[in-house]
Amino acid sequence: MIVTLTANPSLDRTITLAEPLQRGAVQAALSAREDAGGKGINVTRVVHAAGVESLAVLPLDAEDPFASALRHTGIPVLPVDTAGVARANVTITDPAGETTKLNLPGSVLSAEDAGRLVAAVTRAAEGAEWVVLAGSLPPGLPDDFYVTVIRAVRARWGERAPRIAVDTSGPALRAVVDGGAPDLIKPNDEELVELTGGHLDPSADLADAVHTLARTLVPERVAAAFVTLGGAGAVLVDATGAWHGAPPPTRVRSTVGAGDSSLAGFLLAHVTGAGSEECVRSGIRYGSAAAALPGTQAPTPADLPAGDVPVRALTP
Ligand SMILES: O=P(O)(O)OC[C@@]1(O)O[C@H](CO)[C@@H](O)[C@@H]1O
Repeated sequence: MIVTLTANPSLDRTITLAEPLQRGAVQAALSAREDAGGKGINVTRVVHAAGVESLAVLPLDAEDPFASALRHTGIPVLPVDTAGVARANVTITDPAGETTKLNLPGSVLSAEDAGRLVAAVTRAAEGAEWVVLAGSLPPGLPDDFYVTVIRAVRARWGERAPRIAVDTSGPALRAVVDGGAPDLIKPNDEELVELTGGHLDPSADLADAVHTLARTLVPERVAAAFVTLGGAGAVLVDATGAWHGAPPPTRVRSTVGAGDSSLAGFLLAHVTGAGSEECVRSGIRYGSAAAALPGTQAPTPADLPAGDVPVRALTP
């Protein structure tokens, strides 16, 4: 069982233009689609589609139209009753393959809402193998909200507590790394640079540079980092080593949710007992499959690319 928390869900609107996006112009769209999104929900959609049990915990107002979009996904959810509608994030894609994404702040949550979310995730974590805390925090929640969740889950379940993965950015990620001791973080290369305050050595191979930077956190403050690199694959760094995997050739249609699918693919392999190399391979295959689908669609095992995903060990 993989439990996810999406503190700031989003109705993802994807608009496809016939012409390149022009600032300040009126442009007709070719098509539009809506998906119930938010990082944790996206992870649950992929895990559920792969036939592995998952539960998405999220704040939800019963009157919010988001509830109907969520029902369409068919995923198991644990809604925590709150007031206010989910934000609508907008993605604009144009024929040149350029993607513009506008992410809204989301509805304000109160301290009571926060307490009920923490309680819901803690309850749901019983018997789970992983709890995934994913996405930005909505206004009203403190930067260390995920740290509070991690501590509550570990205090409640002790030795039986699930592993905790975190996929967020900015001050929320910094707080988790400073005080949460997560089992896994999943930044992209830009988020890793921001988090560490370092830089990626431009004269080095990208995977080696990412490895060097992630090693400043792993394993002292974070047990493992799975760093997604878009078209350059992903790097896993843990206490025992580091690996880089390269994706198969992919015709990219929408990168929105590709990182979430990579994380889901990684965890799907991990819950079967797979080793590090296989977890990296699975993460990359799911990420590539997501990038080849329009909007925030969740890939199923049938969407996985046939091509090989070579994974190599990185040396210190
Ligand atoms: O504002 P956040 O929570 O960081 O990101 C939200 C979001 O961009 O993440 C998902 C893709 O990863 C989308 O479903 C959603 O719109």
